[in-house]
Amino acid sequence: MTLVEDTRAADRLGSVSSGNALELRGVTKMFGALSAISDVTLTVQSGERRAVLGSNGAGKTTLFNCVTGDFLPTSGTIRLFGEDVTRFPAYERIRRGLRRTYQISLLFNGLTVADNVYLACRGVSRGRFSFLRPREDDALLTRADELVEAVHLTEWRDTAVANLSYGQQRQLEIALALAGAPRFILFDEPAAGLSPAERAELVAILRGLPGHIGYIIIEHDMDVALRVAESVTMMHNGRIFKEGTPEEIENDQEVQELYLGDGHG
Ligand SMILES: Nc1ncnc2c1ncn2[C@@H]1O[C@H](COP(=O)(O)OP(=O)(O)OP(=O)(O)O)[C@@H](O)[C@H]1O
Repeated sequence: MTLVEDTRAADRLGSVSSGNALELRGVTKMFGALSAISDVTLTVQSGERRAVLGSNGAGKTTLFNCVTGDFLPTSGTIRLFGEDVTRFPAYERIRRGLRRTYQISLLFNGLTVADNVYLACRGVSRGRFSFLRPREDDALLTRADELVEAVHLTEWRDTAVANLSYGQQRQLEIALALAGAPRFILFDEPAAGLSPAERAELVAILRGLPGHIGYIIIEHDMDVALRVAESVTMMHNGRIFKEGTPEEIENDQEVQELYLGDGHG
């Protein structure tokens, strides 16, 4: 399936499913006596791009882990495209179109860019346990090349991962998250450690993703976050304390005092 076909298929799905990609209602996650997130209620529409911001320990990663199924919430419900997935294991959420990226790299260093993406496409398709080499007409090869292009790495498609720059490796991780027609992606600090030029490339890649793919981005770089998101949720001490457009958040007095003024990050 091409990216364009993905979009059409998603449009058809969108017409029959709920308009929300993600709905959290009163989600709390306790670690012993510590509540990492408390009573988080959050709705993200299909195709919406949301930034979740907050200082260290605000609960952003815990929120991601509850959405992916890595953590079971202590209380509250999580719905994905209208379906209650609160108790679903991670792979069931992946099957429904949820993906995430991690702060650490999960790439095969000895393989090329194209091979990494091809394997990711195979991993989420049927027949993935075959060890046969792909046939030249394997549709997943075409699909992999499209994803390599979507993350601006066509020039490096035959380069081994070990020879890519750090920024290019992060771009490749985005291609892996795009394998298998995702509908919603959780990006965990994709700009961390990138140079200004690499950040600009990242912004272009995220803004260029097909419109039906919504996402949440956790990002310490406000500049990147506010340029790739249409809505922003601010967290503080495990709770949501403000939501708004990038402009509203940027100009909010309380946000400036709590987050922007005091050496955030
Ligand atoms: N597995 C865990 N066991 C115990 N406490 C945890 C665990 N994971 C997170 N916490 C605690 O929960 C709180 C929220 O942490 P979390 O990592 O979700 O914050 P964050 O906003 O992602 O921070 P950062 O920006 O530093 O990644 C912190 O007090 C943290 O120490």
